[in-house]
Amino acid sequence: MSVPEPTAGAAARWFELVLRVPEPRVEDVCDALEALDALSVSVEDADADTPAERALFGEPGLPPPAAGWQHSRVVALFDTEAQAREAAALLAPQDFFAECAVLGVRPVADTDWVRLTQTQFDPVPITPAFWIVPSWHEPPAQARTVIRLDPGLAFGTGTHPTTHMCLRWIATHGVTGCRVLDYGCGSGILAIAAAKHGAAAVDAVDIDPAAVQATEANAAANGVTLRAGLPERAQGPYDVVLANILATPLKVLAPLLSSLVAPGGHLVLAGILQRQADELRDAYAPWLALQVHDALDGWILMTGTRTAAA
Ligand SMILES: C[S@@+](CC[C@H](N)C(=O)[O-])C[C@H]1O[C@@H](n2cnc3c(N)ncnc32)[C@H](O)[C@@H]1O
Repeated sequence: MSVPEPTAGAAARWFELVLRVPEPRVEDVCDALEALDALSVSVEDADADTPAERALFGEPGLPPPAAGWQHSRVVALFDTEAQAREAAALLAPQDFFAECAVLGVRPVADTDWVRLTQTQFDPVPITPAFWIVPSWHEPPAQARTVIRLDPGLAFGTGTHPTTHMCLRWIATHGVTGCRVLDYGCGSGILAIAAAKHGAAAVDAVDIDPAAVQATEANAAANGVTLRAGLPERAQGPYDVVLANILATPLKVLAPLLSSLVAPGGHLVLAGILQRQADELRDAYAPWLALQVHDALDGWILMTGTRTAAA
């Protein structure tokens, strides 16, 4: 089996071995590449952007309909061209490689990943006066309230429509003097926004300990005080409960989230697609009447006020 030559002239830092692998063989091939000292192995849809492409996405919160693509493009990164070609030569005679193909070995130029990442995150305006600004940018002149936040492991930079609508609600509805809970805090962006908009006390909880850590670090970087922890840390009643998760967990959490809202307090839910509005309304009906308050890019924000009797 012949392997095409690398592109001439590129300043190579690593070399990629690119393979086409049918679905039942992906695991064997990936294991073999790792045993052959590949620095990394990635698996992509080999039929992407062709008529044979098939979506693997399920409903939010549910598993995908199939475990893998019909054919995968497996890309293994090696330190040297010799290692990449040797791996191709060793794989070729293996039984499990019979229906696979070597698509090529090609050089990979070094990239300034930090710079590349930074160019993808610009300041995000939530209202004309409220901005989310990465640390490598100066805040715009018109910004009166600013959250400094860099992309990290935890979700929530302000660019996603669900986060954006929650931030817009905080800025326009107001939370001055309120006791606020951010349930599923991720980066802590909503909790920090609430603190910056005058909340009297803010709790932020998440099932992911990395999110709790990120929230604490981001709160400190923004000079705000909040209490972050795992979900059991949430102790109602709160004047405002914000939860940007997804429709399925939001439905499961309906009794808990509703019980955390003080009489007369507000529940603000995001992570809901437009077509899921009725399911959410039904799930929360025993405690409060949810309404669609905002919509952005196919996502909606639903809010409800807890009555004294509920
Ligand atoms: C979409 S992110 C939202 C992050 C941030 N609040 C925002 O608005 O950008 C959802 C977060 O909820 C957390 N989460 C998911 N299910 C949860 C649950 N049952 N209880 C608490 N947190 C949960 C996830 O770990 C994740 O950090």
